[in-house]
Amino acid sequence: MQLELKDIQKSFDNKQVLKNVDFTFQQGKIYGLLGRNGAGKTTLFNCLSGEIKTDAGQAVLRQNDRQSTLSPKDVGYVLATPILPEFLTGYEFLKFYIDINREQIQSDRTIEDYFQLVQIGPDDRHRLIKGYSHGMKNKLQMLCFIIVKPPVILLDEPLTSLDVVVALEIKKMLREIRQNHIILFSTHILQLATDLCDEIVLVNDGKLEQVDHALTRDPQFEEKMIHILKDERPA
Ligand SMILES: Nc1ncnc2c1ncn2[C@@H]1O[C@H](COP(=O)(O)OP(=O)(O)OP(=O)(O)O)[C@@H](O)[C@H]1O
Repeated sequence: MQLELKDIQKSFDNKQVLKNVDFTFQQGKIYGLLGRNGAGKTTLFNCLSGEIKTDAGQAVLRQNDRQSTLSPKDVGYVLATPILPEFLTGYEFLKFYIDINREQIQSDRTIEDYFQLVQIGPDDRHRLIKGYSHGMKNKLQMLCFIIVKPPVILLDEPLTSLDVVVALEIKKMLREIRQNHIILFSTHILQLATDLCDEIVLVNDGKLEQVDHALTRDPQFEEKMIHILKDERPA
């Protein structure tokens, strides 16, 4: 399976955020997207998840011999700022989510199993989401893709709000599930990108650019990345 982005473009007012995004993501890999504030990482995720419309270009998912335009149901999206129905309890939300996605779910895990997986304790499961911390809301969003297992998973800075124990669990889980998915992970933490991700992709000047593996092993990797992101590459 692969996800091909072909000449994706997106502008807001007169500002061209995505200029011509051409990139192919492969199944089995976690891609770390790095870019400066405002580089367009969230915009790209919003375009891929169908939250916003692109101005041009397309995203194509190739599976076996079939190819189709990427559709919102192919994508699991964990937003940096979680959006959840705050008037439900965590338990009610998961029950509802499982009910509406029943056809896509292959696992026979129970709601309690899912809560256990992300370490949301029994006391919190029947509380309103409104009272959840940012990290707990993030965990609930993660559960959505863990439950439905869509082919493409987009994670917009998901680990920063999680405590170290859960962050480690999630990292482990992402490594375990990656073989069946294409995972795009945006972060500002260089070390997290090199530690967790198989490939590092720069979002710079409205385009995507894969970082050479040799560079990630360079002792001066961090400094070089900063120069590239500040657009101070040697001529
Ligand atoms: N709905 C919108 N309307 C107008 N401008 C927008 C909108 N969404 C994003 N932008 C602009 O597009 C640019 C890219 O924003 P985006 O949120 O994609 O960047 P980012 O790489 O995710 O940044 P950060 O690392 O700070 O989260 C910014 O200049 C932002 O102001």
